[in-house]
Amino acid sequence: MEVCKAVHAAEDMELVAAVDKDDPIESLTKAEVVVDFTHPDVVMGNLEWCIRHGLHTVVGTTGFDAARLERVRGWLAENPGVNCLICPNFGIGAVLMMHFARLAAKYFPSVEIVELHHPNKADAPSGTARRTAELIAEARAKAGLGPSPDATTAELDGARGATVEGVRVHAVRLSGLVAHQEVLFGGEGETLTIRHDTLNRASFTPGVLLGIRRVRELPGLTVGLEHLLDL
Ligand SMILES: NC(=O)C1=CN([C@@H]2O[C@H](COP(=O)(O)OP(=O)(O)OC[C@H]3O[C@@H](n4cnc5c(N)ncnc54)[C@H](OP(=O)(O)O)[C@@H]3O)[C@@H](O)[C@H]2O)C=CC1
Ligand SMILES: O=C(O)C1=N[C@H](C(=O)O)C[C@H](O)C1
Repeated sequence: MEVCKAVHAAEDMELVAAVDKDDPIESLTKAEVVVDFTHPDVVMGNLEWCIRHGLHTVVGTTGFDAARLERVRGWLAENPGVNCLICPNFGIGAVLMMHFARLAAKYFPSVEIVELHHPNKADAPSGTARRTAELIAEARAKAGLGPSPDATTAELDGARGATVEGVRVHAVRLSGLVAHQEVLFGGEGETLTIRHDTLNRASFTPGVLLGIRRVRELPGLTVGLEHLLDL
């Protein structure tokens, strides 16, 4: 809804179709770029359909892992000239939070992520938390860091969160929240916390509009809005 409003208000764009769950997907063929904010259970079907119909896609829907991304790459390879931009988070502040976390990662032996969202969210951990963990894990591996120190030998199921690429991720679902994340780093006698708060859904729209404007020039699959920012 926020995306439709933003596209409608943008002077250089025309909203040619808005497809909800039970609407015919065929009306999307009128578009040059399709934006998907739906559900992790249906996004793959939507993407395959769009790519096979020659439509560029800008994707906010989460739930992507390496296997899903590989399938998208496969469809794109079969349809050269069609591009897809998948962004776990379109908020500029969130992209910066991930960037700063990646930069900090090599300096701290300990790291954990806490993501907090509204209770209507389908997937846990969030796409942003997954991506942050992947970026941190990459930086730690490059710096030769092993696992974060942790002496836990007895635990209730889930008490230490999920492990994404070796990084512990804790997911909170709470009424009143929108989307928030803290990346906690720990070292000798100090900690560093990087926190981002999404206060409303309009915050995602500048990033989505940027993606729509630029996806045509990004060949194949691009993951992350950071590729469009001069970081
Ligand atoms: N990358 C980013 O910056 C952001 C990503 N997200 C992600 O986007 C996804 C959607 O989140 P959110 O907008 O909060 O969810 P909402 O439930 O508010 O909106 C999703 C919409 O998609 C509709 N829908 C479901 N299935 C289909 C389908 N097959 N075809 C067309 N429409 C469909 C839903 O209809 P109905 O209500 O009838 O089920 C609903 O209107 C999630 O994965 C979320 O994590 C969210 C915000 C920012
Ligand atoms: O479901 C949401 O609301 C959000 N989903 C994305 C995610 O899973 O990271 C982005 C943002 O956190 C809002």
